[in-house]
Amino acid sequence: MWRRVASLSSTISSSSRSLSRNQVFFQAAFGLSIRESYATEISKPGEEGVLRPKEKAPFITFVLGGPGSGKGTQCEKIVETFGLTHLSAGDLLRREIAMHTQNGAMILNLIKDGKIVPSEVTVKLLQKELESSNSSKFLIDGFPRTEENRVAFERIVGADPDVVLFFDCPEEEMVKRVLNRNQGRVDDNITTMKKRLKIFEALNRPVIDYYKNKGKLYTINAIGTVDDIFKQVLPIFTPFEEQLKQSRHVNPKSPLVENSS
Ligand SMILES: Nc1ncnc2c1ncn2[C@@H]1O[C@H](COP(=O)(O)OP(=O)(O)OP(=O)(O)O)[C@@H](O)[C@H]1O
Ligand SMILES: O=c1ccn([C@@H]2O[C@H](COP(=O)(O)O)[C@@H](O)[C@H]2O)c(=O)[nH]1
Ligand SMILES: [Mg+2]
Repeated sequence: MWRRVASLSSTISSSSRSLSRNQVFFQAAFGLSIRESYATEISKPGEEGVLRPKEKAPFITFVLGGPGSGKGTQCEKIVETFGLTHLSAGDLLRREIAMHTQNGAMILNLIKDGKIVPSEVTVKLLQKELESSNSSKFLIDGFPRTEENRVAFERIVGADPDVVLFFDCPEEEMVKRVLNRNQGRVDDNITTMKKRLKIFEALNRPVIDYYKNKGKLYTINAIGTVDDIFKQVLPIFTPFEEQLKQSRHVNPKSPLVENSS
């Protein structure tokens, strides 16, 4: 049984002293950048301080592809089938705009112009969602957009993806889909779309190449019906099925933690 550890600082190596308190909890519970370290089990009286291997790291999938390639559409199907928790970086940023937060106006201007929001802002939003979720398996949609995003996620969250999906779609099809989307997005117009496509080619391609070289990239032909495309996605997750079934509530902040075994 997991309980919030009274004093984690002694169980975490001195190299992690500069981490935030939340990050220390996140790392200890999810086993992220300190995957091989240990957490303290203090649930049984008399056994305080006894070390045991930590909980498993969360299962992370990055979902990449150009604007309108069908990332969000396929994520919905993956969620239905495998129960992963969907975190769309774009949606998190749009929520900041809708909530008129401190960064809202700046984010709106960048999105209108098809530009990339500073890594620190996006990664902090993702980190907050990861930390407060009861899930241990995530689909991170539309992120990382740039090499800088990728490095910032590694540095701040301390995690690597298990799987990277790339929805490969020809530009003219992406333009057609975006212009027909009709969801009232400020960036769904031809002027912004041209900028987004340029930025995708210049900044996202290196990220795709990075994961290709690491052997983590699964390229999907994103032309065809939604169901045809999902037929290519399904077998990618099959080898991870057992791992995905074993999802547990591992967030130390969750009220469910006391009841988990
Ligand atoms: N296979 C498909 N065939 C035709 N239209 C599709 C297909 N998949 C998705 N669409 C439609 O294309 C539009 C864009 O899809 P979606 O929002 O999933 O793309 P996205 O990659 O998430 O885009 P963005 O990066 O702009 O958020 C939507 O209106 C969606 O319904
Ligand atoms: O990591 C991210 C994700 C998104 N953005 C900005 O938001 C828009 C829309 O993103 P979608 O994934 O297409 O919903 C994108 O063009 C960027 O301006 C970002 O900066 N960083
Ligand atoms: Mg989307």
